[in-house]
Amino acid sequence: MSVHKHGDSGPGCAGSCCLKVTDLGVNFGSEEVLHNVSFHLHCGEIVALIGPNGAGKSSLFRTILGQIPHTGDIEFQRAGGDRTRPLIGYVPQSPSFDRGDPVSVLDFFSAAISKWPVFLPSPKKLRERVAGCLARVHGDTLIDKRMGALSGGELQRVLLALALEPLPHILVLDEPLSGVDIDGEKQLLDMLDEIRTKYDLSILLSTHDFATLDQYADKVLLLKSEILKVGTPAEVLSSPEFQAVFHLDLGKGGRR
Ligand SMILES: Nc1ncnc2c1ncn2[C@@H]1O[C@H](COP(=O)(O)OP(=O)(O)OP(=O)(O)O)[C@@H](O)[C@H]1O
Repeated sequence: MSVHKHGDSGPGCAGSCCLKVTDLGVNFGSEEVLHNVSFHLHCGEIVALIGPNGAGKSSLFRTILGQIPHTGDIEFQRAGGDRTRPLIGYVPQSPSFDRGDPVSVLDFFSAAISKWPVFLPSPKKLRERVAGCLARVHGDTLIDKRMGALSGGELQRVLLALALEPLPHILVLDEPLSGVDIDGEKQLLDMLDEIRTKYDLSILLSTHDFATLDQYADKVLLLKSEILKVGTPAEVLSSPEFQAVFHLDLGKGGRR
């Protein structure tokens, strides 16, 4: 697929850089978790980050979010050369909710986007605002569902709607496909494609699901403390670096 898509409603950037990471390094105590990490994320692009457990994917996201001290540079560039920090929407690795939890999607959302106490009925305007946010992800019907009763795909949709309020410049999703069934996965991937096109935002996500990369990712970064390979899904998945990291014996032809 690998097409650079720009929508009508975003500022447009003529392909200029949105996020530029250069020579990034992160240590936790004496453990060097990331080193020499450099890559670019352009407007309207979906970049997938892959790597084994403990490769540093979540740490890289949290560093970009400004939560972890680092060496090297993280630069942002917005339309017109604006270098102020952009809004970053973040969908964390799926939190779990107690199946019996009485908190509804409306309660959860209201508490996150306003100071309205969860134990009071939401006023009409707040309900309308939440409904509008859920509509962005075609999740209008979820508003009165209990958080604990959502399927994996529905929960991801609610978290995605939350990350899109207010509309960010960059959307970061940590393993959005984990815990989502095949139908939910297809819906979520279609939605991400729709969102990046409609709102012209850049998407950076991590995944362990390699089979679907080709359907949505413009670029794939293979990470194991450092970036081992960058390219299209096909380039990365057929690379010796990928095979070595995931201990694949793919024979002479390099095919699975
Ligand atoms: N707050 C922290 N303090 C100390 N070490 C940490 C901290 N967060 C992560 N680490 C360590 O950093 C390394 C990278 O972890 P990270 O969660 O970034 O990997 P990951 O690629 O996201 O893994 P997974 O695919 O399993 O989610 C691991 O060795 C982990 O134990």
